[in-house]
Amino acid sequence: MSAEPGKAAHEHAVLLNAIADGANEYPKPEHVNYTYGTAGFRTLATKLPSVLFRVALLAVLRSKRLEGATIGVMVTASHNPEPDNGVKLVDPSGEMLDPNWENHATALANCPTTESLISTFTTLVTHLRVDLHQPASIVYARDTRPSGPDLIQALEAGFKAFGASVKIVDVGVTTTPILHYVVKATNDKSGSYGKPTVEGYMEKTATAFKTLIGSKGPLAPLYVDCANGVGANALTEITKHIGDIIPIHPINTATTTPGALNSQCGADFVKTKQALPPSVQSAGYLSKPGTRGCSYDGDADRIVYYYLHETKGTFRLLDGDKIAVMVAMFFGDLVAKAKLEGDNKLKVGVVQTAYANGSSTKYLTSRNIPVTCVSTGVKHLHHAAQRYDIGVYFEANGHGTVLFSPQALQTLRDAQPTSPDSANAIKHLLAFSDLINQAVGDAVSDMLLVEAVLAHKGWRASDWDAGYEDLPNRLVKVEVPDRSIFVATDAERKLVHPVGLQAEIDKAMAKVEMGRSFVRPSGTEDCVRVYAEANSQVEAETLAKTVVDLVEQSSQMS
Ligand SMILES: CC(=O)N[C@H]1[C@@H](OP(=O)(O)O)O[C@H](CO)[C@@H](O)[C@@H]1O
Ligand SMILES: [Mg+2]
Repeated sequence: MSAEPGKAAHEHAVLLNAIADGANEYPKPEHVNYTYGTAGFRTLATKLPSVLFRVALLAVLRSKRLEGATIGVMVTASHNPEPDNGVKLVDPSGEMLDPNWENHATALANCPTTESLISTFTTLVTHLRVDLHQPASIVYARDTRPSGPDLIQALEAGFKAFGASVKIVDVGVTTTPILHYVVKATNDKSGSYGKPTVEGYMEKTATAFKTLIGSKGPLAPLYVDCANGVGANALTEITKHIGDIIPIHPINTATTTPGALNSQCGADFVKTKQALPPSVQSAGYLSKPGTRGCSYDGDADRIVYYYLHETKGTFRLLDGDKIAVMVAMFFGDLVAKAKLEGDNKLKVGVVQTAYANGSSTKYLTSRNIPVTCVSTGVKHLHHAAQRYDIGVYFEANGHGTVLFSPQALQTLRDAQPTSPDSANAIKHLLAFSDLINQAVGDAVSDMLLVEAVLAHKGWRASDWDAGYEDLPNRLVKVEVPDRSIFVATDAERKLVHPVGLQAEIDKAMAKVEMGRSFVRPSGTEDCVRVYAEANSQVEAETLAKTVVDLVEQSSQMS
């Protein structure tokens, strides 16, 4: 309690008045219900100003609750169409917002009036035991969407209500993973993670990449589809540092052309359509055998690679599963070369979701690389990966990274190499830990990770691809009246509701060679997703169709 209760009460009243004034400028639209989901809030940008104002309030509360630790706010809608936008909070470690706070975000966003907002805010302050006298610190950024500047204004209005007790830093237009990096670096008081700026990120990433490539450069040219999004800016910056060792050709960099963002390009387009973006196809960028390309998504936290088959000319996708497998095998070898013995031995493991192609899981487990399967959503993968010394996690769609545990880093720093080979392996492991974004999946850093691994192995894309052949598969969206009746368990691989449906799916799977199928409600869209894979494309399609029919029937009966 303040020594001067009268003064404290006055300050509190001033704050609530300021919040009320701000809130009146950004009223909540009627008949809209917001949910802070896997990707934060995400919807049509026109529906978001009130949400941004309120997210600012929550970011400040979280920072004050954590005694002034810096919280991040990212304004983006990733691979969604341009008229959409979104916002998510970043915790001090650079990870996604603590799931316990997601409900508080939802509660604030849905208050219908200024009065109810003030009342919910006050309740949260008490319930979460926030000392409003604590300082707060926030860093924020946005992607290239045209709706970004207005939404940032609404966010800043929320910060302003708190006056000078909130320190804010506008990182500007940048990628989601760079913002996560800045948050993590700002909170790392030892300064060892890197400088908390975009330039600090570029320097750290480029230095590590140069160490890893050494005399192996210059590498073969790489074509990078930036989805006409903010990844184009980051790519331009990093190219200034490393362009002499890897000739980078940016494609789809029209960040200011209306409607271009994520349209007919980007990682989501490529993964969903299993085809090249038309712009890459028609320009013939990949026609020279051995040429590889990659696509970022709209906020550059996802990446997929591809190339054209060297004799057939057909499209070959190297998705998140392919990246995870190559990287995990590579780190397994590097750890063996480091010759760390006894308690210092480092364990490499992989975390996947049920959407990982069955062939990738089989490939890893048959080579004694442990694989954990978790529910969809980066937060689940990230936490599971933290349980390994070196935890590789990727969603099939290309979102992922490699985490080095603090103990693993300490072991590597303290290691006494027994030979020049082991010294080199240790040096490289440490350089990889600097290259790879330790907070979140990052298209730019993952791209350089892939490039460094290919360079070390002396591989072309086709060598990488040769490890295993994906099982043919099909992913279908099913629109149902109420997706909440579908309840999944066992890392979302089985349904417990509607009762009896799983038994029917099991029967359908048993009829198909290598058949595997599962159903789960989407966490980001109003639909149910059906995944099926089998020994042939025809059987995968048939299995998917059967399961879609089962889902629709049980939906009608409920
Ligand atoms: C099958 C699929 O790709 N699902 C995506 C999608 O989640 P859903 O809950 O399936 O809508 O969006 C998530 C957030 O971007 C991403 O983490 C996840 O991988
Ligand atoms: Mg994204």
